[in-house]
Amino acid sequence: MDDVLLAGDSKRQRRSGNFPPSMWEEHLQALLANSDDLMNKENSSEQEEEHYERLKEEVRKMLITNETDHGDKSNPYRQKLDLIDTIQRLGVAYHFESEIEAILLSLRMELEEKDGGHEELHKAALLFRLLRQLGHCVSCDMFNKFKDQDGDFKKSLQKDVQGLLSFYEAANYRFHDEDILEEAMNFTASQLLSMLPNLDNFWSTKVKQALKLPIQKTPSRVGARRFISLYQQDILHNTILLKFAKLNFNMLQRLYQNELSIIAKWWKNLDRPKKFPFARDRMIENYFWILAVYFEPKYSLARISLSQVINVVSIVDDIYDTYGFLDELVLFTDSIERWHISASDQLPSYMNNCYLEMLNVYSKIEERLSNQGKSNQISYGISSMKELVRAYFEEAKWMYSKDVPNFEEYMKVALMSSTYKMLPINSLVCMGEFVTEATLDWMDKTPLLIRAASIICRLMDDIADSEWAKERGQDASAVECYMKQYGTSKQETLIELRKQLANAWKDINKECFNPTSVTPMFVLERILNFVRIMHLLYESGNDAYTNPTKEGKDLIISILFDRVPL
Ligand SMILES: CC(C)=CCC/C(C)=C/COP(=O)(O)OP(=O)(O)O
Repeated sequence: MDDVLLAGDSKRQRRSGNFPPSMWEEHLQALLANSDDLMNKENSSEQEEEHYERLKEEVRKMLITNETDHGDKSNPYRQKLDLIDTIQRLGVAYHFESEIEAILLSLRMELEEKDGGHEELHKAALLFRLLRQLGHCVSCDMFNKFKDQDGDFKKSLQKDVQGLLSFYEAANYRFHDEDILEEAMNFTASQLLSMLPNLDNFWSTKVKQALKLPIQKTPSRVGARRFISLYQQDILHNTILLKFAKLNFNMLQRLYQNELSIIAKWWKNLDRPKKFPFARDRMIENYFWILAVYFEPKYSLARISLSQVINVVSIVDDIYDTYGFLDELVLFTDSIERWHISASDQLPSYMNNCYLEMLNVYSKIEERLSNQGKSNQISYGISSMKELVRAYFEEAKWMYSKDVPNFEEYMKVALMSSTYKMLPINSLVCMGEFVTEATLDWMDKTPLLIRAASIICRLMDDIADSEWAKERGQDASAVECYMKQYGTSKQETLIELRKQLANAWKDINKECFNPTSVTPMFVLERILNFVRIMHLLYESGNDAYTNPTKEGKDLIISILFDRVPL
């Protein structure tokens, strides 16, 4: 159908997002040019493969025997904890999950026998964090012994940079009402900051990185890339472990480039410049986003499918937020509700193109799922897409009516439109064989974990976008709605919203605790990963998705394109 006829008024103007262009033209061309080469070439030679496998088995041996040359030899218990931490931070723990789990459980039993935990802060905090990371029950009472009679943290801790840093990382895993960890957060952060001028280069880099981005908030590949460089500077580093981590990083990078070349071909055929020139071109950023959700090789197909989903969602978002007229959006929403090729007839051509792409992406996923006997799961993905566009449509109505709803009314819709229910559900759908319907049912009911993730996504996005979205004609955002309802200044509003963000993180920590058969750790972790990438890209207060920066580009290059020097 013709746009102008539908509009009924040839003069009406479409809004423009004035989005910055893609920063990746060169990389995209190279991926397309090399795609056959990338696909046909083996990842590595047989010899390299053998070397890699040998190193992996040596690392496994280090884990399961008592003898390692990793860290402090006089203290085997601490040595083992440090080894597990290092393996995790180098991004290779996914090879040794069962070994790590078994060791941590035995260390936990030891901790319980010790009644009150360890004397050394680093050891106590590290064990606490490693256990919480895996969802195991461990109480923060073990830190009471680090307080003096006045209830303050002991003076002696003030010189212990390693202990303070470990305590700081552990405190990032705190739940609501864990007062000692709340105090620890402030205490450790301020002590570490004040120590910075007196630390050597190695420790000062370690501390600065942690204060900027604690482990709990770091996506795996970003953490691994940074830690590989840092670990190399550690005079106590284990050469086998370091070599294995570097090879592993580069091997995964090659896999990611293969995946990217498949997505790049799809994206090129989709022909955004002609069919959707109004939409943001963020193919590489979207892949990076999804890579943060799952980096493991076994989720390769899931990564490709979900990257296609997020690219389509991004175009749909731009249709609702900027390009579409309200009467067109009524039709678009209706067609998506009907979810059938016959429902495309009523749409203007640009919407029709988008609609067909959407159906196409989902039918490809369904085809793949049916090979795994999981085709039923596609209905969860589709119904979450419908829920998302219902929310987009509500927001479009607010925009056209210039309505600023009250904060609660706004948040009800904006949590859905954040995409942080839709994308996590789709991330599981795309995982196919690994996920059960019971898990999808659980997520469909919007549990607290999804709510908290959506709060973080929505508030961070709105804080970053508040001025800029206004220029696009969007008045309703969490900041504006809160100010209007409570009569607060912008500064007071931001303080309040940041409190809500901190609370949502505590909900995330609590909900990732105690996994069950319906909500196993690998599922909970996906949602945590969605939150981590949001935090990484939006923490600076800039919407790094809509307005990409050089810093963001360099980060992506370091993960996806630059090999780690061996
Ligand atoms: C498609 C992606 C990357 C989804 C993740 C959510 C997100 C932060 C989108 C940014 O777009 P936006 O600022 O335009 O979002 P909104 O329109 O919801 O405010």
